[in-house]
Amino acid sequence: MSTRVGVLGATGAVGQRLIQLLVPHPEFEIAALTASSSSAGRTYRDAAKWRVDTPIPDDVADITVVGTDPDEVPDDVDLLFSSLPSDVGASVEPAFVEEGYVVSSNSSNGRMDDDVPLTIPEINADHLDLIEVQRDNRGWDGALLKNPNCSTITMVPTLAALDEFGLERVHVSTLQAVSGAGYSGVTSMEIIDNVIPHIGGEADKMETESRKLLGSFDGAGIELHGADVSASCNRVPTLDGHLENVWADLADDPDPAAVAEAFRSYPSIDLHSSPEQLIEVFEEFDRPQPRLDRNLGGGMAVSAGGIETTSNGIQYNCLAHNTMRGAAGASILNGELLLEEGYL
Ligand SMILES: NC(=O)C1=CN([C@@H]2O[C@H](COP(=O)(O)OP(=O)(O)OC[C@H]3O[C@@H](n4cnc5c(N)ncnc54)[C@H](OP(=O)(O)O)[C@@H]3O)[C@@H](O)[C@H]2O)C=CC1
Ligand SMILES: N[C@@H](CC(=O)OP(=O)(O)O)C(=O)O
Repeated sequence: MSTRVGVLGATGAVGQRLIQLLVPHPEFEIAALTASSSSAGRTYRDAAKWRVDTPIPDDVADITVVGTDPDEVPDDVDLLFSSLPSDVGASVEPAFVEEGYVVSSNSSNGRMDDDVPLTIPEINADHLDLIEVQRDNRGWDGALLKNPNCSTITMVPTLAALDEFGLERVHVSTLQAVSGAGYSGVTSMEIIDNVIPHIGGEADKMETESRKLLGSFDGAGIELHGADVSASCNRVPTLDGHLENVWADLADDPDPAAVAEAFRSYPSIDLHSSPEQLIEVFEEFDRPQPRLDRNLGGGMAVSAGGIETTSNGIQYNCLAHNTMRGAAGASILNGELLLEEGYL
């Protein structure tokens, strides 16, 4: 039997990707769509300016959008995917969880809270049980689970694979696609023929979220990974796919072939949205590239290439699809983990 799910912020860019992925999903069935008061009461077809590159699904188009309020969502909805602006998420997500809903959220609010699990299922599925601490702390019946920022998700699987060589320090410089800023985030006049060498708050998210994801959970809390992470974030005129240049200082001295093998052999997980090969490795030095490689593994794989030794460790490039692996796909994968682990 399918799990009944809802989408909070269903009319937005990430909300539309969530719907695209949820309609054919074998375990989930869409039962509620919410948005702001200006969309509530309208059909989804009317309220959402559909911009995904597949047609708007017929059975979703006629659903009436409701307000983002626990009283408006049916009680028999077991799981909510949240793609709300973070300030809205900060006030609304706890209200849903207090009412007993389980929320898998893509929004950045609360990601670093001590009792909020931040997970990439292939990397730190064991952190999910932080939900028990959250329930004790907050008296909640429901649960709040977060996926990380899209740039963080792109590099963390490779860092997890490098940890066997003693990960000590990371420098990363990003080339981030415009879809990461949402449809109205960057105007064409700002980005065509241009690169913007700053994305507000992004470097800080990469530096902190990565250490939580790679950290260890002892049943009471997360101890952050000890590696020092420094990031510099740039917006470039690609549509989808964040490319990143990474320099990792390591305690050991692996050659590029050993690093490539560590990437290739890093295990995936047996969940519907997880790709068979989590990290695809290119031998060519000019790959991965956003346009060519962002859809690997249905948009859920991470790819890496250009692996070279440095005086302190290793240098490489990595890439992931920012609205699939980095946003909607990440939330759905977390939903699959919640289901698998009996939280629904
Ligand atoms: N993991 C990642 O790195 C990524 C995360 N994101 C995050 O996902 C979230 C959504 O991004 P995106 O889809 O681009 O944003 P959009 O602006 O495209 O969509 C926002 C959605 O939230 C709804 N909404 C806005 N204000 C309110 C309100 N006051 N009350 C209830 N609903 C409201 C909108 O409804 P309406 O149409 O009625 O206005 C719409 O459905 C953001 O937090 C963003 O930072 C985005 C990309 C990647
Ligand atoms: N800031 C990211 C996307 C995003 O919305 O991130 P977050 O989920 O951390 O707010 C980008 O611009 O590509």
